[in-house]
Amino acid sequence: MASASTVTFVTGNKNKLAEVKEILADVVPLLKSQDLDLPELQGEPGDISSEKAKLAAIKINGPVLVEDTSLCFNALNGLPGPYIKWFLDKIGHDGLNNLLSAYTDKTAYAQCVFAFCAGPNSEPVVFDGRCPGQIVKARGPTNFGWDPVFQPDHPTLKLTFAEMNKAEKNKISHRSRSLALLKEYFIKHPEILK
Ligand SMILES: O=c1[nH]c(=O)c2ncn([C@@H]3O[C@H](COP(=O)(O)OP(=O)(O)OP(=O)(O)O)[C@@H](O)[C@H]3O)c2[nH]1
Ligand SMILES: [Mg+2]
Repeated sequence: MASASTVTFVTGNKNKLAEVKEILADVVPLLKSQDLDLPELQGEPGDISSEKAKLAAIKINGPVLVEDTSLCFNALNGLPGPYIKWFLDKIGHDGLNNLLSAYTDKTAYAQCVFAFCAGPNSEPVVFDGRCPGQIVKARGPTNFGWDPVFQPDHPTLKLTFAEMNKAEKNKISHRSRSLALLKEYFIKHPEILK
């Protein structure tokens, strides 16, 4: 049986881990984590996350959380999507802007799909959180991925994720929206966090 002290968030990404700990602090105050380099399926974000969770649950031999993050350009029907890690690595912030130079539509959405898997023989449950915005020239600190080129839609702020403070980003981000759904699931299934 999973418990608050046994759910392990499996990720190789320190920045994700810091945000997840902050957002989940009220529900899972002592979130364990493990850095495992898991193979990632190609395909739709939900399937990638779900398969990652199954592999993680086998490796950890217990309940796990994983997530997969995509950055989806509407003019490109959702690409680079889950392949953003490799696009960013190869072409950088300017290259991401250049991908859209032939299009007037600069809108995009950030997508975070968490998957919870209760153990090696369980089916994962997925939680899809999205944040709409647009791709802009890089602004702000460059310590986390594509944050400098993504300006989320916001009623008052015209800032990239990188220019926002953490609390501001966590209020509206793809990650916090996915985790809000996960929290609802944990509330409906209190036995998981006993
Ligand atoms: O600016 C950003 N703001 C974010 O909020 C964010 N979340 C993820 N990313 C980046 O997008 C790719 C996802 O790939 P990804 O989901 O496979 O992650 P990963 O391989 O780094 O870790 P993991 O798979 O071990 O959890 C990687 O390049 C991440 O660095 C972000 N960049
Ligand atoms: Mg990954």
